[in-house]
Amino acid sequence: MMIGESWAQIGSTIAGLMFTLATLQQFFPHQLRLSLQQFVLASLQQFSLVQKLCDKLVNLFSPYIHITFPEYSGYWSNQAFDAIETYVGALSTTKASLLKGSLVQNSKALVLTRDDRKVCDEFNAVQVWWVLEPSPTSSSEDKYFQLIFHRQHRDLITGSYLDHVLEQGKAIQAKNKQRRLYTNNPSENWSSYKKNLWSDIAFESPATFQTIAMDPNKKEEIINDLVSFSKGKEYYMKLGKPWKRGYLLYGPPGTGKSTMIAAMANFLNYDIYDLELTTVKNNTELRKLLTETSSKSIIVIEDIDCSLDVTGERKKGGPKSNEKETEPENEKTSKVTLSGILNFIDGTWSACGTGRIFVFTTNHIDKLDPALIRRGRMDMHIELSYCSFEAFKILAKNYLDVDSHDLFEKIGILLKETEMTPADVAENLMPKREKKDPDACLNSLIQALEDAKEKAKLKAEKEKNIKINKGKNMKFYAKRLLF
Ligand SMILES: Nc1ncnc2c1ncn2[C@@H]1O[C@H](COP(=O)(O)OP(=O)(O)OP(=O)(O)O)[C@@H](O)[C@H]1O
Ligand SMILES: [Mg+2]
Repeated sequence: MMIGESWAQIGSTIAGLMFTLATLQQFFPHQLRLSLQQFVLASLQQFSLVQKLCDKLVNLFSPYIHITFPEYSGYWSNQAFDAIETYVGALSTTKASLLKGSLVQNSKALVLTRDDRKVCDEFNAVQVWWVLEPSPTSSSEDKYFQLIFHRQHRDLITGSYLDHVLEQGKAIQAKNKQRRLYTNNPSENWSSYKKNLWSDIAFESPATFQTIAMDPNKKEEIINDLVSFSKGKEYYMKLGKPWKRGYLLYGPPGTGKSTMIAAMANFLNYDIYDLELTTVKNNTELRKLLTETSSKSIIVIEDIDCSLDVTGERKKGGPKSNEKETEPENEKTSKVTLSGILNFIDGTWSACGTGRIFVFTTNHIDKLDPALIRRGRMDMHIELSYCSFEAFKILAKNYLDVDSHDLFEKIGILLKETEMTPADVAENLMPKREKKDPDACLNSLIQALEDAKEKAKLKAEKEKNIKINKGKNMKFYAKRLLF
């Protein structure tokens, strides 16, 4: 039996005694009643003194250690308490008979947790107990968690076990949290007392890696890279490198670059910061925006080649000295420079948060400055290209629920001869009626592919004729010059 329970029993015995005394008082004269009251009060005072003394003695000789985690530390909520509450709540909910459900702010679904006051946990074959108690010092409904374990496991529990609890608790919180999509506000709207550099909304894209149509080996490579990055905190620390990674997504419009970013966020449970560079006035603002992003998030700059002039060679003189040189003439446009962006990704300030992923997208990789996309800044270059047969099969499964079909062979041949983006293939596969008709959709795709092939053939012929005519003209003028 726990020590707390023993005291509860003694307390209820005293309460019973007081009730009996109160009943007896009715049958005794006033004088005797007063002495009885004094006697009870004195007993209670002595009882609390004895209780305190006993507590001290028990703690001195008890083989158990108690650690308390209050709900509030001063005015602030104690994040350790929150993580513990989540961790304890999630301990074998499948076996528990007492559960509670909650749908809290920023949570994406109903969360079921254990509702037991006392929960037993095991770590490396060592048993510990978590007890949730109302706070004795507060009149409100504040609570605290008490962790009870045997003295001999002190190092294990105060070290690895508590780290494990906090890490797991935070991971569960992140998983249950509704992801947010942030976009930067123009600096005119920033106010000094409120941190409103970013506006955010719930991020609800259903994109996942399962639904992305691309080469399966390439997809697996990206997933493995993301997994090893997200679990690589210690590894990066060992290397002395900031824990961050850059991905460059490039390819023609409609090949899935934005879809891939959404899938990454869903896969890692990270928030997205969609940075609109054209509204950032200068490098200082860019740095401020960076410092206001949270750790474990994805910072995206879409169409980086269109956002600012990052296509030219870097000017000599290092990042700071070239800021003025690349300033656009028009005062109203962004003065963010290439060096500002380079510092944003891997300058000193980029290490102020951890677990960040930078993603740039472009339709024209050849236009970008090599310094911007070198490994270490953009660690992985991912090409998203026209629809291959493998990618088509994923789309057919997603849109029509078919794994194979007689028309697949013909489509495979046409896809090799034609350049069609996954966006266009998807549009053709989309059922036009409520009831799915795979035959009609696949035939419509074949028609679209044949049309595209014909168009491409005509275009190639036209270009060939232009070339021939140019050549003829050159010869004609050359002859005239000679004679
Ligand atoms: N690889 C893909 N897998 C699955 N769906 C795709 C893929 N590519 C495109 N789509 C579909 O096409 C639509 C447009 O794709 P997306 O916005 O990701 O293209 P993008 O490469 O970002 O284009 P842009 O360069 O114009 O920004 C998506 O909503 C999605 O439905
Ligand atoms: Mg896009």
